[in-house]
Amino acid sequence: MSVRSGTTKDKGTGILSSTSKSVPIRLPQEAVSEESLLAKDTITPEDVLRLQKPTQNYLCSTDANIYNIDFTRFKIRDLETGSVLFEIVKPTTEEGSGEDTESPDLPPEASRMVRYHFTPKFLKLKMVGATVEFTIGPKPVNNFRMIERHFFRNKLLKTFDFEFGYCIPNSKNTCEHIYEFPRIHPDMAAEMIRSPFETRSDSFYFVDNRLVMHNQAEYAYDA
Ligand SMILES: CCCCCCCCCCCCCC(=O)O
Repeated sequence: MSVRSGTTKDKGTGILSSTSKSVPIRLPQEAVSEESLLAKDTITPEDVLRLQKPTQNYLCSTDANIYNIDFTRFKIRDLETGSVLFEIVKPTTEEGSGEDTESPDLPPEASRMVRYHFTPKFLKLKMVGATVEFTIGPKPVNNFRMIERHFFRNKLLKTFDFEFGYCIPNSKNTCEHIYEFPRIHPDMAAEMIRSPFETRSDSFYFVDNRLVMHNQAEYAYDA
């Protein structure tokens, strides 16, 4: 099982936590194919910003996460009402089998894809906060950044770019990312509601401008 990502710095405890808004993005002009990126040794933020559609494959292997970044909690709330729309917490070792809590029956790939069921009203929201908690291993993590791209079919709805910055070795980190929704035309919203899981996102995680994790998500507005 995996949950998804983010930073305020409390230097006394080594625990990081914060609220961050996506930074404005200038998209590079020239398109790039997923296939050409798969042939590269190192994938950068500029590379993924040139993709014109959601990915079919993961652009890095799970082994690329050499920092042992592990998402342990993820919550989405509507910032207007405060209501929680989704929440998942990774069980601790004590709550689990007593062994490693990753299921032995599931390949590591299984934790890289999530399917969300939201209500149709989700598409009318203006801003949601996504609180993410993650731990990292013994290596310091510099310039940690997530670029997340949301598409309906092959149309880009919005790109979000969140900077986590530096994370202390062996730290637990918490951050709420603020997602400002794009304007979605009512006709398109209706089509999205009629088309479960054709709205998709790619979450690309970078350390020092190198791709270290890639997760995908699909959305249905049928709850
Ligand atoms: C329809 C466009 C909406 C864009 C904002 C969506 C906010 C959803 C935040 C959740 C993203 C989770 C991604 C993931 O689990 O990999």
